[in-house]
Amino acid sequence: MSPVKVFGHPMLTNVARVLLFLEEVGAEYELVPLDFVAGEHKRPQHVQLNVSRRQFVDRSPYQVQVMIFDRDAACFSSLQPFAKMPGFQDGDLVLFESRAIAKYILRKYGGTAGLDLLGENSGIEELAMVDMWTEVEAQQYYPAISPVVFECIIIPFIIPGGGAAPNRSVVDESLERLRGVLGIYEARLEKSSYLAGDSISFADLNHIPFTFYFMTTPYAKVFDEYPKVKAWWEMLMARPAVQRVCKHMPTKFKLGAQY
Ligand SMILES: N[C@@H](CCC(=O)N[C@@H](CS)C(=O)NCC(=O)O)C(=O)O
Repeated sequence: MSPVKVFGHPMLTNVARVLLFLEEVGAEYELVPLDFVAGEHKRPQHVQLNVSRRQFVDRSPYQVQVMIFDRDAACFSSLQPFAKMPGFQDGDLVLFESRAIAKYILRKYGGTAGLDLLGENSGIEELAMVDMWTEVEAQQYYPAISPVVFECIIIPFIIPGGGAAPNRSVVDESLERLRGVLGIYEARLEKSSYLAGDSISFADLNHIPFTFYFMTTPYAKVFDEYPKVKAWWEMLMARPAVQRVCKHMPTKFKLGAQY
């Protein structure tokens, strides 16, 4: 059986999320690296087209996408119609959206690996807790933490020459929002070892990619204000699968005078 394929660069947060769950379950996979700075994920030779541009244009819900791709002279693909990474392929099955891919991986291989990170083998109450904290990560935590990571790391990394200095008001607003979320996490982690209960779950591990990069910024010390959260983060980082994935995520950025 050929291994599943992940398309994208392993330093990217959403690619790292997929790799993390593949590593957690010990599945065999092939990483097809794409140079995102060069825009490889948008070039026709790196995507597997099986719909023509005409067919795609005729599918009205995608009109807006078509306009975007036309403007960028980019190519839409059957792998990732939004031209984002990761793309994922398991035989004839093609998936996109990293959280959905991660769930597929856990459902396909979690049993063999003896891991029930989605809580699906527990009662519906445990399952609901995993679902709820998974939503909290996507709807509260990610919007709070990601502007700092974008301003300090991602934008300077992608823009040749480092782009402009981070937007101070965006960073400050984001830190304020993050503190609000971390306060809620602190209270939760006073009652249980992990977010959804006393076992690690999908919800906890989804925090890895963005938090990993946040911890390379000068604002990492915000976490010191929340001892339970800090201890939880250290427990997550100690996992071998996490370390294997984070090894491909750089930690040395040119964070200098602009701070
Ligand atoms: N919600 C999507 C987001 C995908 C996404 O934005 N990927 C980023 C990399 S982490 C990307 O491809 N950026 C390059 C671009 O937008 O051109 C997911 O979770 O897979």
